[in-house]
This record gives sequence, C-alpha cells and structure tokens, in this order.
Amino acid sequence: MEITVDQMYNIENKGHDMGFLKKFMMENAGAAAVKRLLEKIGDVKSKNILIFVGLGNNGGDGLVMARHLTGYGAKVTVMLLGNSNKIKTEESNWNWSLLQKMPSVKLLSGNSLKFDFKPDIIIDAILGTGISGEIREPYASAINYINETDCYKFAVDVPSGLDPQTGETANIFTKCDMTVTFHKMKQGIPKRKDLTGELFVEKIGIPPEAEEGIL
Ligand SMILES: NC(=O)C1=CN([C@@H]2O[C@H](COP(=O)(O)OP(=O)(O)OC[C@H]3O[C@@H](n4cnc5c(N)ncnc54)[C@H](O)[C@@H]3O)[C@@H](O)[C@H]2O)[C@@H](O)CC1
Ligand SMILES: [K+]
Repeated sequence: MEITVDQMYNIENKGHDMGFLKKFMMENAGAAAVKRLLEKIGDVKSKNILIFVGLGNNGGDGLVMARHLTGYGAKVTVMLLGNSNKIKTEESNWNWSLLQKMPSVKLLSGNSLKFDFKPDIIIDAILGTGISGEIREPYASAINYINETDCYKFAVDVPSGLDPQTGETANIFTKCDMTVTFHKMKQGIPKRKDLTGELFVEKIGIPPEAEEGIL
C-alpha cells in the first residue's frame, strides 16, 4: 500500500506521541538502510564512504548511518551541508553530538566540495519528505557533485530533488543506484525508478496502532 507524505508525517507524529520517539525511528531507519547497503555491497571495511547530510531529519538518518558504517570498519566522511548550529531537530542534533565524540568519523561542514579521497560509495541524505520548491545552495552544489562523481550512490528515503508525493523533480536531483524508504512506500517514489535505482521499503518500528485514524 502506498501512502501520502502527509499521512507519513501524521503516522510519525502519532507514533511519537504514543511514546515511540522520533529518535528511535531515526535509529531504526539508519540501521535498516545500512543493512540493505551491506547486503548489496558486502564488506565495507576500509571503503571510503562519503555521506552528504542536510539539516533536517533526512540528514539525521544519514548521521545514524555514519555511526553504523564506521562500526563495520568503513572510512566514513560526513559532509554537513550548513552550520551545525542550524540542525533543525532534537533527534538530528543528538546524532550529530554523538559523532563529535567519534574521532573515527571525519566531520566536515562548509562550502568546499573538494575531498582528498575518491569515494567508493556516496550516501545522499540531503533532502527527504521535507522538500519544497527549487533546490537552494549549498544543497544544489552537493547534488551536482554527486551526479558528477562515478561511484555507487545510495539514497536515504528518496533521491534528493525528487518529490516523494508527486514523483516530480526539482531543478536538480540525484540519480541513485539504490533507495531505501521507510515505513510504507510514498506515492511519488516508484514513479521514478530511473532515479531511485533498486527500491526497498523498511519498517522502522512504528506501532501499527499509530496508523489508526490515518490510513
Ligand atoms: N516521517 C517519518 O516517520 C520519519 C522520517 N525520517 C526521515 O526524516 C525525513 C524528513 O525530515 P524533515 O521533515 O526534517 O525534512 P527533510 O530532511 O527532507 O528536509 C527538510 C529541510 O530541508 C530544507 N529544504 C526543503 N526544501 C529545500 C530546497 N528545495 N532547497 C534547500 N533546502 C530545502 C528545509 O528548510 C528543511 O530544513 C524523511 O525523509 C526521512 O528520511 C526518519 O528519521 C524516520 C522517520
Ligand atoms: K535523500
């Protein structure tokens, strides 16, 4: 069953109000995404993984992935697209502060998109269900960088720039090899398999009761 983006937000909020906090949803989302990626790639030990992270909760999922992938021995670089004091949510901030206690993860922020390594895998955790309008900087340059770089590309929830409700694209959007979306499929995503690549839905622990009155 496919759902709307509004229904997803309502289910998320209801689950949170029931006590299944958004930070747990985020943890499960990031962990499930990593499992799918590992199933595809196999061993990530010593692989260079570059994670582009936006300031919303799509970025937060990427931060969770950074921690898990480091645990699997990958060399992880996180590129935060903006200033860390502009991270929007409590759960995303919580994950950022955890990474700050992990010297094994390289944390970058700012406007430079020059890296001293070639990524084996790029993770697109820039924009998810919160997208609106044309893509603004610095997200636009990051999306261009991703499209210009030759490596395996993984989208968190939805390729950035694709509207998961309508299936329409903004002025710029990523083209990925795999997309893992969460809880239930959003209506617009499967319309653009050319951008999502292999497409999966993963449960993230939201109680089915959180759907009551919404679906
Ligand atoms: N809904 C749920 O149940 C869950 C959502 N999660 C994640 O949270 C995401 C949604 O998080 P958010 O609501 O914070 O939204 P996003 O993280 O998708 O993005 C919102 C942010 O992007 C900025 N933005 C929006 N459009 C832009 C544009 N065109 N150019 C530049 N910046 C733009 C906004 O200012 C806002 O700060 C989902 O895609 C998913 O990855 C997960 O953590 C798991 C649970
Ligand atoms: K994304």
